[in-house]
Amino acid sequence: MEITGAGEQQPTYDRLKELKAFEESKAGVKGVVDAGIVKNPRMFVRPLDELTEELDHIEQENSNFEIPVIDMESLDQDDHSRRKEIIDEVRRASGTWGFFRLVNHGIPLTVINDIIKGMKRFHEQDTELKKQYHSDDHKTGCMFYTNFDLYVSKYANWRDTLRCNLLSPDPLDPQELPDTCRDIIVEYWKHITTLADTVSEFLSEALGLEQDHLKRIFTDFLILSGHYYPACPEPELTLGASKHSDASFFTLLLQDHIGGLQILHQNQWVTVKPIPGTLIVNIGDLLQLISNDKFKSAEHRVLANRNGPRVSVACFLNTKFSDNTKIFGPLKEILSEENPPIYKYITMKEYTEHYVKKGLDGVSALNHFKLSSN
Ligand SMILES: O=C(O)CCC(=O)C(=O)O
Ligand SMILES: [Fe+2]
Repeated sequence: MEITGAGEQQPTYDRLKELKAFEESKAGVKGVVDAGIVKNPRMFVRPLDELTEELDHIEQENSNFEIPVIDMESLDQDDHSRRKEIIDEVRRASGTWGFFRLVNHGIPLTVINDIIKGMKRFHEQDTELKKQYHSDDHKTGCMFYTNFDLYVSKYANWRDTLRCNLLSPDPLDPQELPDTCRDIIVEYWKHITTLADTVSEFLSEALGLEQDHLKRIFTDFLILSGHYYPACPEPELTLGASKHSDASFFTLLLQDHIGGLQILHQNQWVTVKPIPGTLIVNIGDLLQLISNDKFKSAEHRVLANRNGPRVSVACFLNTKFSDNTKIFGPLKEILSEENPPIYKYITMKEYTEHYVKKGLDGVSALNHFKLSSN
């Protein structure tokens, strides 16, 4: 495979050729690193204007911004006052940050550590075996890929992903999962489903809806993405994940001890510290849309780092991407004369096609669906 170094003076640079060579290697970013590079290949290098713009959003040295923490320890259906407190905290966190941290969420620490280890095992197995899972067909039950928007984005992200489509069209047959991580994915899936149910109840109540309102909207789609961010020789020149907001109702995210996740909050990048055993919830675009901006789908990104690999596991709660029948828009229960709809009514298919077509270009996919009066 021919991949050019970032700093090398090339009279001509054939980006398409480089992308194709990368794609055909089927070995992902880890394959590039394993080849022993000391500079980032050019296809990963951020354009100069983006690097310059960065200076406007640098996190202040003394910034004490921290995402809100929700402690589920004393949660008990019968303790109405504690539940009400939690719902109030969820409402505030979802409307301001769009992110919160869950502690004492009930998923055992062993399961959390094991899913991280399982993902690491998948990405670090023999490349020839891993290649069997390489695909660019997002309908596949279980696929290994690098950057869904490789040919659309201005630069490639420094990460590989194992994506498991756990529910759609039917619950995934565990036999389709890689044997390096099959058992732990099945175990984690069970726990995540229970936790996702509780979180969607919180979110429904925080919007003043019936407890099961949101659950009824998106029970049929759950994606688990096991991300692997290899150590990077020049982390300041690229990103592990470009600035984006999620194409989900909400996301349950687990990160390992390395760190690198940042949220754009009040126009500065705020680091989401890795705290062992905790899980992050972030509101996705679809919940921002149906909540008519009551909840915020915050932009976030992942820095590349020298000390990798970094592993994270993101579970996206959604409804079928291909569904052309259900229409989503600001919920009538939320609208009023003072709070008129901000977004158009759309299908999941329309939204997804737009999200994929534009790639992670730093612009919210939601803008496209705003009513022109806004
Ligand atoms: O790896 C992370 O911490 C974040 C991943 C992420 O933002 C995503 O999968 O949408
Ligand atoms: Fe994300």
